[in-house]
Amino acid sequence: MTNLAQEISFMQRALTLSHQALPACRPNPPVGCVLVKDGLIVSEGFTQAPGCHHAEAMALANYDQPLDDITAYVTLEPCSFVGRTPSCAHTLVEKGIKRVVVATLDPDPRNSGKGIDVLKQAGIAVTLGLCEDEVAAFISPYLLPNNN
Ligand SMILES: Nc1c(N[C@@H]2O[C@H](COP(=O)(O)O)[C@@H](O)[C@H]2O)[nH]c(=O)[nH]c1=O
Repeated sequence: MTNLAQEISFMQRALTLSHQALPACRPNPPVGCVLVKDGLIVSEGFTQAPGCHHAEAMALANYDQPLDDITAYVTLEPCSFVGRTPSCAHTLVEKGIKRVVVATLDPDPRNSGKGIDVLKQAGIAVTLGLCEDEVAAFISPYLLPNNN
């Protein structure tokens, strides 16, 4: 069982990873993600250059085991739409992830809660708002519609 202190440490690791996304990820926001199994981080990712992996996609690319016992901690709501890259929310659903913990919503009008809805409608457990203030303090300047 994962306790709150562990959950916070996983999100803080995702936040630390997200710093590595800059500056190559621009104009995309810098996002970090860790995959956790049985209380241990088994894979990590952060946003790559435009057209390349989002944070979740990088973490998934580095982990080839089933996801039915995996919790993903991601600093930004997974994207619900196909942009330059596939939808992370739909990919997490298709791969059968058990649970997704998100720090903050993505105000991009193409997303804006839809990523959370995609996960929930697929029956995936979603927790929103873990470490939100800390993550928002870093990522907010890079989020649409503020960054265009
Ligand atoms: N960087 C990032 C997200 N960024 C979201 O994706 C949008 C860009 O999509 P695309 O054109 O496909 O690269 C960007 O405006 C923002 O809404 N989403 C995520 O799930 N994970 C990530 O690591």
